[in-house]
Amino acid sequence: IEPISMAISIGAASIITGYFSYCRFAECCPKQRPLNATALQLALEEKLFGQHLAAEVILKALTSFRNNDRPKKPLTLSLHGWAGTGKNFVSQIVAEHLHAKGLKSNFVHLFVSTLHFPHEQQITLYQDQLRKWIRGNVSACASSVFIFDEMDKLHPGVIDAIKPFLDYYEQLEGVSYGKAVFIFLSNAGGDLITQTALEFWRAGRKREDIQLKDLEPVLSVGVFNNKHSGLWRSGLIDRNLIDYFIPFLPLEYSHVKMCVRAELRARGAAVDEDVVTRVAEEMTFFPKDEKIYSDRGCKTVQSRLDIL
Ligand SMILES: Nc1ncnc2c1ncn2[C@@H]1O[C@H](COP(=O)(O)OP(=O)(O)OP(=O)(O)O)[C@@H](O)[C@H]1O
Repeated sequence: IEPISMAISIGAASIITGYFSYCRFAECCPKQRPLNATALQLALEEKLFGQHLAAEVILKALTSFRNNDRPKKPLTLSLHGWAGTGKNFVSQIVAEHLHAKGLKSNFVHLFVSTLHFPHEQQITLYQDQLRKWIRGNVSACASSVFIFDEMDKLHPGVIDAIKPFLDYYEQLEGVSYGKAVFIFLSNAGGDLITQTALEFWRAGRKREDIQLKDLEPVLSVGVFNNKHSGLWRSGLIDRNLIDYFIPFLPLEYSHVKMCVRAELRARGAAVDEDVVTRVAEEMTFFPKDEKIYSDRGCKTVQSRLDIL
C-alpha cells in the first residue's frame, strides 16, 4: 500500500472510531438506524390496550416509511380520540423506537399548544418561530420527530405555517424534510369515534370489527370542518398532506382494569384484583344509560391508585 493511501485509510478509520466513541457518550443523529418492527409490534401489543386500529396503522405506517430509503415527504400522523385513550402514550412508544432516548432525545420535539402557542394575537410570531425551529432541527437531524399535543387548542392557521415542509418537495432552501416524522394529537373527532363505537356495540358487533374505513373518512372531514380542531379548513388536509388519521377508541371497563394492572406492575407491586376492581369502579362511565366507556380513559388511574 502506498504511504498516501495508507495515511488516508488510517485517517478515515480514526474518524469513524472517533465518531462511534463520541456517539457512545453523546447522542448522535441516527443516519440509517433501521426500525425494529418486531420490537415495536411487541410494545404495541403488550402495552397499548383496546386500540386495535391505532396499533395496526401505526406499525404499518412506520414500517413502510422507514423501509423506504428516499421518502418523498415526511410521515404525518394525526391521532384523534377522547382524553386518556393513549395518544400521548403511543407517541412516547413511537419516539422510543425511532430514537433510543425517546421523548428525552434531542431529536424528538414536543409542542403543547397551551404552553408554546397560548396567545391568539401572536399567531404570526408563532408561525415564524415554528418554521425556524423545524428548519433548524431537520437540518441538524433529518430523522427528527415533532409531536404537537392539544391540536384542538391550537389557534386556526398556526399549523399551516409548516405546510411546505410536509409537502412533496425533495428539498426546500437546501433542507430535505422527507425523513422527518410529524405526529399531531387531538381530542377533536372523539365524539365521532365514540358514536361509531357505540353503533357497533348497540348492534351487538365486536369492537375489533371496527375498521379504519369506518372512521378515517368521517374523521378527516369532521376535523376539517371543526373550528376547534387546529386543522380547521387546513391546507394540510386540503392538500392531502396528512398520511393517516388514526382513531383512538373510547376505553371500556375491562381496559381500565388492564391499565390498573399495568400501573401496579410498573410500580413493582403485586397485582391485587380487589384493588384493580376498586380503582376501575371509581371511574365514571358514559353514556348515562349503558355506562360503557370511561370518560377519562385511563388518565386518572395513577392518581386514583395513589389515594387508595
Ligand atoms: N390505550 C391505553 N393502553 C394502555 N395505557 C393507556 C391507554 N390509554 C391511556 N393509558 C394510560 O393512561 C395514561 C394517560 O394516557 P394518555 O396521556 O396517553 O392519554 P391521551 O389520549 O393523550 O389524553 P389527552 O387527550 O387528555 O392528552 C398513559 O400514560 C397510560 O399510562
